[in-house]
Amino acid sequence: MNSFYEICAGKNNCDASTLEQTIQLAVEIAREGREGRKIGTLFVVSDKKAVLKRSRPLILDPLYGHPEQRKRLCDQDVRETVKELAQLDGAFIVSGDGVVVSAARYINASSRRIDLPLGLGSRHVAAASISRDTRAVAVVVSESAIVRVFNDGRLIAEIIPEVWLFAQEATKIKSPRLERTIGDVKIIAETLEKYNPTN
Ligand SMILES: Nc1ncnc2c1ncn2[C@@H]1O[C@H](COP(=O)(O)OP(=O)(O)OP(=O)(O)O)[C@@H](O)[C@H]1O
Repeated sequence: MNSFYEICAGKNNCDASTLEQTIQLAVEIAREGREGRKIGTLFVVSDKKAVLKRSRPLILDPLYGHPEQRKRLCDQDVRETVKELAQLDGAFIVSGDGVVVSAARYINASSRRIDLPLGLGSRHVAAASISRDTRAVAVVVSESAIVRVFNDGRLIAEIIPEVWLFAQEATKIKSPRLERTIGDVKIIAETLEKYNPTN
């Protein structure tokens, strides 16, 4: 069973292992930052055609022109490259089969029909919005070092560094919830009907 099984399972539109790799990378970025700075970024996973259509490049795409087999999330060199590029504004687009298709993209977002908890800004609105308008799942690394996952326009899970939980009740997820601690992070998620620990 992978570490984020409860979050990744049951997303029919998104390959569970691609989503798990993305969340793992997001947690590493949240935890490590870059050169002493906190880093925030956004990953939009699967339904790449629809996501590309609803986004635009903020700069010349640093991933453009590289062959797909050199842009796989499971490749350690790619993960290091993504950590470096995460310092740029904008979002990464990840295909359902785990290729990082594009970086530094602005997501066309609208807060219409989105009900977000207070305190979440435009990066989270973009994540909720694109997950509502497409079949993609969006993973936000907040500069506050919390990773949040959006599906169907809703916040469905948070991965919170434990140090935060000691400091305050940081979660924005309402009950019912699933709570599990892995290492120094806590996972809080909606209870997913399709979760079956024997799978
Ligand atoms: N529509 C968007 N598409 C891609 N990136 C975006 C979009 N909107 C905002 N961002 C990125 O999010 C950054 C932070 O914006 P903001 O502080 O409003 O978001 P936030 O949700 O509060 O995130 P954080 O918790 O990281 O502060 C922006 O500087 C920009 O890089």
